[in-house]
Amino acid sequence: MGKKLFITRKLPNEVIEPLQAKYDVEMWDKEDVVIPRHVLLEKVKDAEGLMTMLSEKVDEELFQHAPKLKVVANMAVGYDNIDIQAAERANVIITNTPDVLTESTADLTFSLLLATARRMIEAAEYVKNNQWKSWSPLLLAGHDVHRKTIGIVGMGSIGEVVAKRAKGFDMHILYYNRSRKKRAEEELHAQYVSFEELVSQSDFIVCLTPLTTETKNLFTKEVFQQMKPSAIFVNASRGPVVNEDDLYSALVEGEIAGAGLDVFSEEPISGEHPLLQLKQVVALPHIGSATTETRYKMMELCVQNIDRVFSDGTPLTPVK
Ligand SMILES: NC(=O)c1ccc[n+]([C@@H]2O[C@H](COP(=O)([O-])OP(=O)(O)OC[C@H]3O[C@@H](n4cnc5c(N)ncnc54)[C@H](O)[C@@H]3O)[C@@H](O)[C@H]2O)c1
Ligand SMILES: O=C(O)[C@H](O)CO
Repeated sequence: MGKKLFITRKLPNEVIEPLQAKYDVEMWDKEDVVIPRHVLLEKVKDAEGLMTMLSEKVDEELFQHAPKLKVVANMAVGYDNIDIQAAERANVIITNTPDVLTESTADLTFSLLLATARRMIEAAEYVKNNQWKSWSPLLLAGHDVHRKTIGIVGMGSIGEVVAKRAKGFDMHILYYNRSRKKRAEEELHAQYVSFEELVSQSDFIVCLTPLTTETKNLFTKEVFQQMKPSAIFVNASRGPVVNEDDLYSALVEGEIAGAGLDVFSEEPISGEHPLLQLKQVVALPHIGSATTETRYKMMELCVQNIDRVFSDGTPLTPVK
């Protein structure tokens, strides 16, 4: 019997075939249902490799249930669902899926900015609901994007590509990051500013940081109050970087003009959530990287990472 691998979501056959040829592979059999925790803890008991989605919590408890585990390949670039210190203690290698999803996620992030600014979802529903009576001067008028100021919080791989998209719209680019990004400054004329300057000067504030103890609750009431009343906030990082109650108040009080959200504190967010009742909110179901091409690349990278850990111990994209 080969090494046992467990995959926490049903994946297409052609993706797992290379693993099946070498390992004893078992998969949770649902595509759109998260594996119950107790089932996961049972399944990892004799697993040496695990492929997870961002919906699975990989923590001390899981490692204690998985004494043979050598590698966890997370199908996401973000790994806030994984306790990295606990993995180190358990001597388990963690891998993620950087780079392969950068362009697709940047495309979606910039589309979300455009959709929110130009009220595209509201306008499409207006037509479908048979509300359109005539062309009129200010019908569904939104905000211009071209030549406005975009402020990118978290100028990493995706942030830089969003900045590239913004340059095509002749936008003035501000950024705030843990460190200066010389390339973005030279090639895109992005200007490094403090977080406070960024939020107060930008027309569009786009968050693309990882979720960490530092970025949790980064956007609070005080921060929204510093923004322009015409500002649009876009979040494509992780829900908990924002205090959603504060965001709701800022939108209702008119402290900011709109929000484009691909991620939420609780996913899936309930359709009854107050934020979703606001017409100035465009909400998407965490689809930043969701193109068929990119999702296949992410799955294939996970497969390669697991295989390389067992063949020569050199995963392509280990979390450092
Ligand atoms: N919506 C989606 O579907 C989707 C898709 C991909 C990634 N993401 C999220 O986007 C994040 C970024 O992805 P990436 O590939 O660009 O990662 P990355 O590591 O290349 O970039 C993250 C950037 O954030 C900066 N940063 C970290 N902590 C910071 C802080 N406290 N203040 C300011 N800057 C800080 C880092 O210096 C880095 O430049 C992921 O961690 C993930 O949470 C979401
Ligand atoms: O972190 C990630 O990769 C996304 O949230 C899913 O692609």
